[in-house]
Amino acid sequence: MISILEDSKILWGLGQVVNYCVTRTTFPLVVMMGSFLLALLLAVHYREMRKLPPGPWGPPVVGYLPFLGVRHKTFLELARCYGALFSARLGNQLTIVLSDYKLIREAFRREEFTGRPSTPLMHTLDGLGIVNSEGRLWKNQRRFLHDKLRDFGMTYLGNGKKIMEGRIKCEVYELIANLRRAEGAPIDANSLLALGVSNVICGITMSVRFSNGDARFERLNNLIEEGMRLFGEVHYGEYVPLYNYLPGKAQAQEKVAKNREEMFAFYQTLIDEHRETLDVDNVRDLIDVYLIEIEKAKTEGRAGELFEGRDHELQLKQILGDLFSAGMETIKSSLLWMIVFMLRNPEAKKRVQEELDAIIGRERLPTVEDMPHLPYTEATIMETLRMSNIVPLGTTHSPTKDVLLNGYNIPAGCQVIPLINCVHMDPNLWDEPDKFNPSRFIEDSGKIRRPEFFMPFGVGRRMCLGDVLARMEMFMFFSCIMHQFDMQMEQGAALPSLEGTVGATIAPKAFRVKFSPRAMPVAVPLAPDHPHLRHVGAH
Ligand code: HEM
Repeated sequence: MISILEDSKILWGLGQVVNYCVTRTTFPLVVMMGSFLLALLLAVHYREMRKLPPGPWGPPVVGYLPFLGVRHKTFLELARCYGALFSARLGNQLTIVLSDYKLIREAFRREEFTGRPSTPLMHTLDGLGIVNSEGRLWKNQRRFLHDKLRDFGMTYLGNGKKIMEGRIKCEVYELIANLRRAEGAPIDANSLLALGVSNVICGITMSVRFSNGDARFERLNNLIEEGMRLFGEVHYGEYVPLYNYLPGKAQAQEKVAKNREEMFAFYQTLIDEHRETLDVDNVRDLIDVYLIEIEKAKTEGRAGELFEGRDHELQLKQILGDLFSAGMETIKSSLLWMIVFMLRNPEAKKRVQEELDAIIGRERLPTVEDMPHLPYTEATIMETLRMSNIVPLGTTHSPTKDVLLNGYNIPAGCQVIPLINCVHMDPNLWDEPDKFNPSRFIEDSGKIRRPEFFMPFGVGRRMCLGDVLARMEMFMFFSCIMHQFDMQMEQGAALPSLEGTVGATIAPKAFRVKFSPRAMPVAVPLAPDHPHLRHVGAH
């Protein structure tokens, strides 16, 4: 009886409040809420009409953008809630996220998924190069680069791999010598690794080799690092173009373009030098290959068709920029993660070193030929790639026409993102995915196991173009460091965090480590000189 009485009092009170609200001060609020509900209803209707995958909704105009936070982490939570295929409107961009490996494979093997989204950033890059181009330009350039880079040794077949191994070896020797110079004192290995890895890609593409401490190299690296930070700053502008007109953001856009100009000026000097010294019977690098192709097209009267009519030298410069940024940051970050995981997992570190000592011995350094005989070392590299997920969202794709996937409509022009970190940490695919366990990649027979849900290089038609080089390079750098040095933290220092810094890749936060020489160090010759390499900077 008492409770009924109290309930009726409460109801009466609530009625008064609602009455007051609707009729007086909060009327605008009610109108706003009404409009929001209406927009939500329209949005649900729109989604059903277009048969889009399910997903969260946000307010009109901005959509789910204000709740995005760290993209790969938020997408992971949304995938757990909405399933393997979900959609979200981020500003003016419809985004579709795939987190099931079979769906990712099914989508990315299809021609229609080879497009790239049209965003302000893509416009800054003019759709040139290889990473951001699409259509015929991308298709022809991908085939061309694939063949030419194979000629420079990016292959496991035949003698080609010897050429590449020679280049990598030269940088590994230099790194070992530089690490020895530190005499076991704690150092941040970031810049030494950046130097070695950059020299490999710069050697192949433009016959340039930088020396330690070279100001030009530091400037180039700063430009890349700043570029990544600036992309982060104007990131929202990808979804809400008006954002780029806010105070400070327009300047950031301008700085992106200015930095690109400075990088291009550096490439232009090299292109001019190459043109002056070009010898068609003695091809030195990728710049030579392109210059010969351009000349050939001119002589055959098809200069206008080459690169789909785009400016020849701009295309070459964007290719150099793409390969430098795609081939440098990724490998450097992966090597840093390998060091982090070794410091955090001393048992695994010991097993790698035991395997190296047993198979290689202490009198020589590992080579690419040794790779199949060092399964635990290779598995450790693979386990690092799985757990560090340096490119957790791959590169965004965009369907070139409306496509049906899993019964849903994926409209032309939307953004399609593969959630690689979700696949790599899925407990239904991996036993205890949070545990660092290289053995999961080794079969009972002792051979390497490569499950189809292991996809650090992406899959399908736009899969990484440098995976062969990346695997060779990571193996050579990692196995030689592990063979020659023991790594420890400074006394009392905390282990490096597994929480990385999110940029174009996810890189470990800065840390210092001691590289103590192991017993019987192998003498490393001074970097063997490649006849065409042009040394930049002082030793
Ligand atoms: C650990 C090292 C590396 C990782 C984890 C990695 C990963 C990836 C991923 C996930 C993609 C996107 C695939 C997609 O769009 O679906 C990609 C694309 C690409 N990568 Fe790598 N990559 C690495 C090293 C390299 C190296 C060394 C090169 C240089 C030769 C390179 C060149 C490229 C290029 C050119 C593309 C664009 C391909 C296209 O759009 O058709 N990558 N990479």
